[in-house]
Amino acid sequence: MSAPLLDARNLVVRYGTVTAVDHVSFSLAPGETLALNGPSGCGKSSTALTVLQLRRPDAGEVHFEGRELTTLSERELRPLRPRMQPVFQDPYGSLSPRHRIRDAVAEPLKVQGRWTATDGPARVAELLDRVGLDPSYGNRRPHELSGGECQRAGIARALASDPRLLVLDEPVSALDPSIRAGVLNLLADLQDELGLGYLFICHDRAVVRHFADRVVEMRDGRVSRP
Ligand SMILES: Nc1ncnc2c1ncn2[C@@H]1O[C@H](COP(=O)(O)OP(=O)(O)OP(=O)(O)O)[C@@H](O)[C@H]1O
Repeated sequence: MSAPLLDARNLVVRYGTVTAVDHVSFSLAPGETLALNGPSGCGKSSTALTVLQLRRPDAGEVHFEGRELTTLSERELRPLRPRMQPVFQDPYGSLSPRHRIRDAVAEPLKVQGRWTATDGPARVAELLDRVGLDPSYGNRRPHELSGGECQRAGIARALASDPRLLVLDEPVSALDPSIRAGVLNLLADLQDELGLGYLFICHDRAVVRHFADRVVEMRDGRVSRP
């Protein structure tokens, strides 16, 4: 078996006196989809934020590509952040309303010093095409896209960083049921093509059963064993 892409060990997240995540452990192999499933408030999003180190855990370890992240400084984390990208539930909330889609997708390339005037625009067009958006969508702003199109643009922006792990926090829950399957199929194709690992947070059991390789069930901040 290959070394895990992600290995979360005994994660704890507290908000004041509330323990939202209580010694949660799981691991995820490259190219695998692991779902975190459970009812609202059971700690799925807090776990996701902790994996991404957008919130530091109160205890526990996050090993990503063999590095333990919780002891790293912000400066040490910076070069690793592109490799683990979030996709959130609200497609409009993750893109700046004022910026055109092409600028949102170009931004990670620019921030990471991978933008050149010759190759950059073609890379943006390629990423939009890859997520099923005509490159002319680059001229639009988020409010000029449907929810599904906007989520695709968010995925293109995440892919611009050449990630190995996508943390998908309810990525289709805000979308019209008729377009959910299209976005899930896109994610499945991208995984096959790029070998991405997915930590897939979802409260919908039917979606989880269809989409995930393995499921971790959470209840009241804990992993519930069947
Ligand atoms: N910033 C916060 N401050 C205080 N309490 C919080 C905060 N974020 C989450 N909580 C609490 O922590 C617990 C777990 O919340 P979390 O959002 O991680 O669960 P979830 O399973 O993702 O739920 P949902 O699907 O509703 O987002 C809940 O009791 C929630 O009220």
